[in-house]
Amino acid sequence: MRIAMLGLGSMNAAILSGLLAGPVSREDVVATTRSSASAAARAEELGVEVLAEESDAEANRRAVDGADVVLLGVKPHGIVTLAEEIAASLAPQTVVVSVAAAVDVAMLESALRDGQPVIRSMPNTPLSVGQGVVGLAAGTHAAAEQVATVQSLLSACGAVHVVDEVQIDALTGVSGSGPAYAFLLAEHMAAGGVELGLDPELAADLAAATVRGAGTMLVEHRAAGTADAAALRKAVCSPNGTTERAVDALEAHEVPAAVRAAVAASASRAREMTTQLRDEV
Ligand SMILES: NC(=O)c1ccc[n+]([C@@H]2O[C@H](COP(=O)([O-])OP(=O)(O)OC[C@H]3O[C@@H](n4cnc5c(N)ncnc54)[C@H](O)[C@@H]3O)[C@@H](O)[C@H]2O)c1
Ligand code: PRO
Repeated sequence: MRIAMLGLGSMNAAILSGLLAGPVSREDVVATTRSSASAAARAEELGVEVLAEESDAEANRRAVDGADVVLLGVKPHGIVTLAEEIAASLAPQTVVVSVAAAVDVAMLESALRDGQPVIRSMPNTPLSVGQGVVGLAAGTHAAAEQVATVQSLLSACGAVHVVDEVQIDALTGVSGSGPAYAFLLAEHMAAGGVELGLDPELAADLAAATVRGAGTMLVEHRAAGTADAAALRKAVCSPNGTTERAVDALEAHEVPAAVRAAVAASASRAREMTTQLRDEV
């Protein structure tokens, strides 16, 4: 399968790292970036061909030539222009997958030729280590087998959920933006340890391994149907022990409500961005 990745920034590079550790060969990928410097750096880092728009105005059109799947990975404001730029160079059966927040299927389809298969996705950066999450929403012209092909491709580096497009903003609030919440938690667990006298490196190691271990444990128990997040949390809390006091402190500082507010704020910002992007089109 030939894959073109247009815009090889944080997100597309994370996906590509995950794919290259799995079933995808370097020879089957061509990517693009804006600047020649970032193209050279990404080519060196990932070992794939990377074309730079700065030095080759045809870079994106050349990259999609012969591609089975094209991943659009530029910022939301650049997606429609990029889709319009490559529209005439796409084969009719090439599946165009956008990873952008807020850019809806209607905007993508109207920028491409009539009938072009489109999938709107919402990935997250842990795809880079094979533990990501992706939401996929099929466009009007994406056949079930094309959605299944993209689902199977991305399943090599994470859990892929096919959802209705109306759910994508909520999914963004949970799993698209979610790694940032987990990293923030790890940052402040470590900082709390340092305030109590731990060496900073040790505190960061303890926090990172704890977040990873808790995440792995939660995924495994849910898969086995043996426990959910609340049950695992309660199992750490000995009656009148240390964790109970810690969780009381989290509740006193309204951390549960703050986390829900963060999920809602991400989804709400996605809706706001969609409105702004529609006004621009
Ligand atoms: N970062 C995340 O965690 C994350 C998660 C989910 C979705 N996304 C989505 O991914 C998209 C990219 O975000 P990012 O964080 O990777 O941004 P980024 O700035 O790291 O990457 C954008 C890339 O696009 C390239 N680019 C810009 N214009 C180009 C053009 N015309 N042709 C070729 N390349 C071009 C830039 O050189 C850069 O490499 C956004 O739409 C965002 O909504 C990001
Ligand atoms: N990062 C992108 C943003 O912050 C989309 C979800 C994760 O907009």
